[in-house]
Amino acid sequence: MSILTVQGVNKSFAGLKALNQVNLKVAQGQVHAIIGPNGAGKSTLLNCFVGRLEPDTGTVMFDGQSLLNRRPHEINQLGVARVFQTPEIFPDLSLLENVMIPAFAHRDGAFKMNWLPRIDGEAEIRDKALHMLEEVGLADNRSDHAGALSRGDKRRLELAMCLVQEPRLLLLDEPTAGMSRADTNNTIDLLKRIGERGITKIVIEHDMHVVFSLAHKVSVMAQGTVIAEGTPEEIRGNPKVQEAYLGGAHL
Ligand SMILES: Nc1ncnc2c1ncn2[C@@H]1O[C@H](COP(=O)(O)OP(=O)(O)OP(=O)(O)O)[C@@H](O)[C@H]1O
Repeated sequence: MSILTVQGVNKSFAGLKALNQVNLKVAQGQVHAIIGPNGAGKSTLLNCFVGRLEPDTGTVMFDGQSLLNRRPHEINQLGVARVFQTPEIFPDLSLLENVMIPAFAHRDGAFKMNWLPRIDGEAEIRDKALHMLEEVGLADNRSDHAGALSRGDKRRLELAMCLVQEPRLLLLDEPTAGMSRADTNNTIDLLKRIGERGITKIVIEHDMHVVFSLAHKVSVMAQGTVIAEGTPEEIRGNPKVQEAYLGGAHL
């Protein structure tokens, strides 16, 4: 059963067709990778799932509900969370506060920064946030300022900030970009562990080691359209895909 269904999505920017009749079905509980060369339209497509962009035409259905014409926080409330290319954290706050804020927002539908002094008294939210930090391996650093973390740890923190909202669909935009090989492998292990909770994941990724380690299914985009789809093995041997990558250097 598919949890996300995209049909006939088009999006142009001043005459440039960034998305051209995109169709996509993402199966419940699976890791679905979207790959393709620079400028293929991957981030534009993801932006259409989270209310950052509206397609010109087409439909995006999540678990029977349209994601179009909704504000980002409404989509979040429906159970869709996104990890960004550059982690969106609060650098001057502690790790624990960083995770407590989205936990609050999830429970109450909003969070205002002037509520911050009150959050210490919220034992239940504090426990939940601490548990998430434990899951991503950052509990020992709970009192540190988030701005002081390494790039890899910032991404772990952002993952904890997403997971505490109990998403049903997690969108990961290049989750290992700029990481060392060791951090990349730790992130792959972490994402595999998260997979055990049955959360559906869409991963945009350039690193084929990550794609082939995690994905059940791969969609390949080029010039705004999906040119191939299949298991990682099927994609690896697909001549159209090799061609899109100019000789298959990435594969
Ligand atoms: N806000 C925008 N305004 C104008 N053009 C845009 C905008 N966003 C994206 N584009 C263009 O749309 C096309 C698709 O871009 P997009 O960022 O979605 O590609 P991508 O596959 O995510 O690339 P990358 O792998 O480099 O991140 C590109 O030609 C890009 O320049």
